[in-house]
Amino acid sequence: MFSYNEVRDATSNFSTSLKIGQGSYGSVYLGKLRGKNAAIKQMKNTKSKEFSSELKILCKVHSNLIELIGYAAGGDSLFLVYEYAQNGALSDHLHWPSVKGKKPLAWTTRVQIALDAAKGLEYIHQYTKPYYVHRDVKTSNILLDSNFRAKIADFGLVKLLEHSPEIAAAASRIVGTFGYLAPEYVRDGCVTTKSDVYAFGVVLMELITGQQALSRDANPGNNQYTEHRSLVDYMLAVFNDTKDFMAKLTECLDPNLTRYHKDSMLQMALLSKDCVDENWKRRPDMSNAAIRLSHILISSKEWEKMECCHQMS
Ligand SMILES: Nc1ncnc2c1ncn2[C@@H]1O[C@H](COP(=O)(O)OP(=O)(O)OP(=O)(O)O)[C@@H](O)[C@H]1O
Repeated sequence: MFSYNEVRDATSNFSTSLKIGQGSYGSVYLGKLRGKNAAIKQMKNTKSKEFSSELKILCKVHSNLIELIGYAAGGDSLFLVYEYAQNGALSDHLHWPSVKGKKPLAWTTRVQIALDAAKGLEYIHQYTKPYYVHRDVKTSNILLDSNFRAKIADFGLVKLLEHSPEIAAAASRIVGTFGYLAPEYVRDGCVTTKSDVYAFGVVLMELITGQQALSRDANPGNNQYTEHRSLVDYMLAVFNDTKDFMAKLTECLDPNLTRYHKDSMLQMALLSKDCVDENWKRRPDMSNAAIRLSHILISSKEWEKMECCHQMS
């Protein structure tokens, strides 16, 4: 537990120069608390329910979950103090990296990030009791540390499953982010760990294409934006093109990805497709996704080694 004064001093009275992010619940600041860098999330007028769900899950410590160091209260705000992820949100590295001052992520780094995120989700889905569903898996909630290892963050919407990961709980309201919402969740409010698997599939698609879950295409005719385009719909059209699948898939790769391992990219694309299956029962669970990604990582690393040798010879 920190005092309000400690948090205020650490952020130079919530100075905009120390602001590192803005979420729907409030601002995030970088501050030094008791000698360590920390990310301090200010939550104004927060409902205690959201605060306590975040606390419950973050008491669980896992190397692929962002760690909650403490909290403070004061003024009209609550403050959650997290371990600081030096390289920030994955979304900033994937979407317009040059605008955000980031270097594009290499292929093997992307696979490692996917595996880390899968292991974080596997932990909350299968190894905690009770089980949890994150409900807001997206690239801005996957944070990268100084070594580009990924950690799942933002447990404000987490839902507890009383019985088992695959027995659905009913949501009292639809929460989460458009572009990542599983169809059965939107249709029936049915929450299972497989709704996180669907969102994770969208994250994989973003890692492959560099595109956002929902993007807006400019209409050249009148310079206005057209309707939102869903990355899932776009990728499913590519997968359904049985005649020219590989060429179509290559066309939609992130243009910043100048070198990649063809086979592991294909495997990751196929995993993303399985994760967004319309029928939630057919989607893999996160353990299965993590195993598939471990194999993909091994072959990517082998490819990377060979590439290195080629360049040196
Ligand atoms: N522990 C952290 N270390 C480094 N940066 C962080 C940390 N936590 C949050 N951030 C930064 O602050 C931004 C806002 O985070 P926050 O969790 O408040 O909102 P969000 O997930 O982006 O959006 P929303 O609240 O709408 O879901 C993140 O995208 C990230 O750039």
